[in-house]
Amino acid sequence: MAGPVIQVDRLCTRFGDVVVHQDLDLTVQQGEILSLVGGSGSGKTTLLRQILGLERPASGNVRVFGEDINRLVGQRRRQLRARWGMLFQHGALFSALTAFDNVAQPMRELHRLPEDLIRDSVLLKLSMVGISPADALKMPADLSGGMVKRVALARALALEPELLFLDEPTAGLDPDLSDSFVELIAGLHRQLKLTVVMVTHDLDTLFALSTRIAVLAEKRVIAADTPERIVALPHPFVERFFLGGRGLRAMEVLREKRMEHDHGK
Ligand SMILES: Nc1ncnc2c1ncn2[C@@H]1O[C@H](COP(=O)(O)OP(=O)(O)OP(=O)(O)O)[C@@H](O)[C@H]1O
Repeated sequence: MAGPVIQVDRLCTRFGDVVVHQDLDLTVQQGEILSLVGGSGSGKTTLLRQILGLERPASGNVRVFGEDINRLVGQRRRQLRARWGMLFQHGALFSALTAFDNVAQPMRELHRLPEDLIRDSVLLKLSMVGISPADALKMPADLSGGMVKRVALARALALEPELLFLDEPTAGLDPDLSDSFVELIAGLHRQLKLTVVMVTHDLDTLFALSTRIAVLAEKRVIAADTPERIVALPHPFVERFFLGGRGLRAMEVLREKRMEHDHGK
């Protein structure tokens, strides 16, 4: 059996005297949608950056697809990076490039592919996220916020990754756009058999997508389990985060989703 997609062991992170992570462990298995939640400053973004190899922890191990991310250099590091896509929360697109060229950019950077192949592949990725060939020629400033997110998602999928990172994927979208973006991610996850790691504060997004939720508190992952088990945890952060009015509404969505799923069987 293949090992985990991501394995973080005894990770410690310090900025000066501030200890952000202490002996943090986290495992992500193939095919999961794992969401990271935690209070502001609990170290979610830092952890994501360490998994991506953009920051080095003070100590501990980060393995992605079985490779120690901090020991890889050169070509092998680039090859590993081509196996994941990342949707950043801000600054998702290059403003000076069309939607088409934004999606083509990772392909042009990593492969020496002929332009006609790139063209077909870009248009395919854009159609997967619901962007027409006419809109592909527009500049980001001429696209709506929802369309920019879709193009950014197409770019994250450009190299046909097995693993997708999403940082606050629905932040800044109104509820309808947010729902349709969530459906898009769910569809792509099924269709492309992706493993997804997501950071989100949005409970609707969290419950609609997550197969597991990892809770960052007390400098480590205190629990990583199904949404139902996580909301039942007797922990002050969990109670604050999930059990307000927003949380109860999102739980209702989760129940409906499970019922639809059970009826669909
Ligand atoms: N480069 C840095 N230098 C110094 N301190 C940093 C640096 N990056 C992060 N920190 C600190 O590390 C802690 C964790 O930050 P991080 O952004 O990872 O948290 P977060 O859980 O993503 O927070 P939020 O939900 O508010 O985005 C914070 O106290 C932050 O100020």
